[in-house]
Amino acid sequence: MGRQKERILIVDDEEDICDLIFRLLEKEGFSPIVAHNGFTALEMIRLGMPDLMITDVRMPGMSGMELLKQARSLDTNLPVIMITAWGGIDGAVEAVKLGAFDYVEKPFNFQDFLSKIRKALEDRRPSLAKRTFCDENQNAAILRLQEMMGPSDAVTKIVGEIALVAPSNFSVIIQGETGTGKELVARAIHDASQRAQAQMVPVDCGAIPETLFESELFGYEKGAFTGANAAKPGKFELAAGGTLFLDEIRNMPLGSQIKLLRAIQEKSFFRVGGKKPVTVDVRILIATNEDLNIGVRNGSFCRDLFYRLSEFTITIPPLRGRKEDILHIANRILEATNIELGKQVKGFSPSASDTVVNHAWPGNVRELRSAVRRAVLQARDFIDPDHLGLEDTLTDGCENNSDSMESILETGLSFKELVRRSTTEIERRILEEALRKTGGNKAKAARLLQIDYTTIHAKIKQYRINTEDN
Ligand SMILES: Nc1ncnc2c1ncn2[C@@H]1O[C@H](COP(=O)(O)OP(=O)(O)OP(=O)(O)O)[C@@H](O)[C@H]1O
Repeated sequence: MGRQKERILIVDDEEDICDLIFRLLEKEGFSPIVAHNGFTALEMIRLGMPDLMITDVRMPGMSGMELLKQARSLDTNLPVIMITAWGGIDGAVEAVKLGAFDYVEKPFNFQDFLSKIRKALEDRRPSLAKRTFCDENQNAAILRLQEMMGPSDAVTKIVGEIALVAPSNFSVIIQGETGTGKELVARAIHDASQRAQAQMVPVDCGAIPETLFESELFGYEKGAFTGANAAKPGKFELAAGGTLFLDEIRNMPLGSQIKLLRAIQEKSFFRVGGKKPVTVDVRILIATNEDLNIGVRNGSFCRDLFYRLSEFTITIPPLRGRKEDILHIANRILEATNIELGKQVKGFSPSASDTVVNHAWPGNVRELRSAVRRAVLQARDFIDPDHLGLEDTLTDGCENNSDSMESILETGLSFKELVRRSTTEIERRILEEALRKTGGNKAKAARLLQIDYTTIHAKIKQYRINTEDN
């Protein structure tokens, strides 16, 4: 095992500066993390992520001074280095009085900057020595996830939640639209946990009929039923010491849900045809496209199972709600596809970037991935909007011609999901049109559509439609 990398939090609203310091620190063998505002930084400190913080004094919202005060009250041992504008010595003196370890002036002298960082970390070292191998693993897994999912505050929040919950044995519900990366998040929780050395076993709950549920999950003994020529362990046993990832749990038949609940509660089960109970230590992660509360309310999801599973919930917002991540992910997919296809596509033209950022991505990253891969295949130097082939997908048209149907199928969504998405899209457009007709007056729009005010208000919020008062 090599030297443990110190985690250095860079806080600055200017992305270029963050980028510059990030690259410098990475090159010097540190493990940098970034927050673009004080609130996100405090969240990371609350989770015990950084060993040192570097923050600009001047930032919109929470100033560097305010951040310093609050950070020191959360972690009195956290060394803080302030970045001040050239000649901003008064602020620097005040910062040191407030407990900052030191300050650097812009423009940086990098050697001086690095030696201050190293000195500050010396102070912190005794607490670093206590860190376990597991912390190293955890750090690597969650940083990898942030790099994959993007720089938005929503992703930073998810990463913080993973850091918090991964070391525990809590069951976690991972909720998000199809293609948002729920399996990726589950994988990061597993990799960042003490169970990382054992397996994470995925189970597609919707794909197992109720009659096969027990044998798939709990295994069977030889002769348990016709065709059981040899004993076979189930998914629970395969995940022993590790994690069982139950994907699309909403599609699990009710009868199977009850059997699952019993196994979780009793921490043991019988193989089909088995006489002895099998006890295994398994952590359970769940993915769902829909709020499980809805299933509980309409009786299609077992209430007790829901209570047992919902120890912690992570919600992944859809791509269209975190536009900062879209180009980041698109560029990563572009680079990977370049390597796969032996091409050298340089990037997205300005109009293609606009198209990518403004598309609604109903199939989320899965759809983005298909579009970018298709575009890289066709492009020479830069990707143009035509290469993406997005004109006819669900955002821009639900016309019933064969071309648009072809691109709808390329979203990779199931039939059920496609129908739901199309209905949702039509609903959104009707609302937009009604609001346009009534000059944005929600009460009038509600009357026009013959729905009540609470419903229209909720739908406007759900679809994030811009009206003057929201
Ligand atoms: N940030 C990302 N960068 C690159 N590829 C990604 C990213 N997130 C997800 N993907 C890819 O998108 C596809 C969907 O991801 P994943 O299966 O994790 O989503 P999901 O939310 O579990 O979807 P579903 O609800 O349909 O099961 C996978 O092929 C995955 O590799």
